[in-house]
Amino acid sequence: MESYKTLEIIQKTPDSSVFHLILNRPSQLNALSLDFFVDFPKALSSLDQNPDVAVIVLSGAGKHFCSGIDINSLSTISERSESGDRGRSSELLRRRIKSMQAAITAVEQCRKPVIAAIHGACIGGGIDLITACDIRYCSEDAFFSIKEVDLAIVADLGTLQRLPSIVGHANAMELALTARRFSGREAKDLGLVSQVFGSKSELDKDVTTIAEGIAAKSPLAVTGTKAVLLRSREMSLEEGLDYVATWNSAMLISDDLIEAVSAHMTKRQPRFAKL
Ligand SMILES: CC/C=C\C=C\CC(=O)SCCNC(=O)CCNC(=O)[C@H](O)C(C)(C)COP(=O)(O)OP(=O)(O)OC[C@H]1O[C@@H](n2cnc3c(N)ncnc32)[C@H](O)[C@@H]1OP(=O)(O)O
Repeated sequence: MESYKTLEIIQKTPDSSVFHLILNRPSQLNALSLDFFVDFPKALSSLDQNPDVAVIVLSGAGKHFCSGIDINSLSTISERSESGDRGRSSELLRRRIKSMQAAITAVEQCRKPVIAAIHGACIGGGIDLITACDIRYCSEDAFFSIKEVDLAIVADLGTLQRLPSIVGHANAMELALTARRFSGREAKDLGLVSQVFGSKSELDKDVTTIAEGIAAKSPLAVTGTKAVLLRSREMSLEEGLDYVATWNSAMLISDDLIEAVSAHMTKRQPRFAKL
């Protein structure tokens, strides 16, 4: 397994196809540094390509899930181009922002489901990260803030684009304009997280169990469901139905279908080949 400056990857048991991708700068509260934006897409791509991996659980080491962008990196991000020309400096900054956006979008480009397990703070860039994830759970101590306006920034790594379809336009607008803190309970009421667990250890244990459950299902059906749901966001109902008809005309008739039906008929657990 490759090693990363800002991340750790753990497979808790050798036969498990659930891999834990952990934000691992606990002394900086997992603030997102420039290294993170290099490490993260690389790690996701390697997990995506690894047939032993079926589901990825994203969590944070230490006291908090993520304290947002590393404030110390903001000066480097906004450094002017060598020439000092305003146009070239703006173009360089645009390229940097696009590359950071691509690092977050890597979650969606990963075929395998990515589940966020959030404890403590999830702020600014942390929300960019979790809104790109496929499922979100948190512990009772979790709190959230779309903090960018307080730093005189328009959130630019995906929150403003992804959050409205998760919590609705009005809630996204209120949270992003006020930058107010909200609790895990409120996140659940808003639909930002699917469930709140009593403690970080319960969160880790129960999310692993949920991930194992998904990992035991047909990998073709699981990755197909993720791909179709993500594409359907951008499509009309008619286009979405047309897309899934084409998808299933290519994918429906598989060994997985035969195995799932046979397991059901013989009342046993199905076993699927890796993807
Ligand atoms: C192109 C731009 C792209 C992306 C932009 C994204 C924008 C954002 O992400 S906006 C959000 C930025 N983040 C914040 O404003 C959060 C700031 N931190 C806090 O509010 C608190 O630290 C906390 C997360 C609520 C946790 O509080 P607590 O548990 O009391 O810890 P602290 O004592 O406050 O912090 C310990 C230690 O960590 C340092 N630190 C915290 N957050 C960051 C950060 N985001 N970047 C760098 N360092 C951070 C903090 O300064 C402390 O350091 P010491 O050296 O120990 O003083």
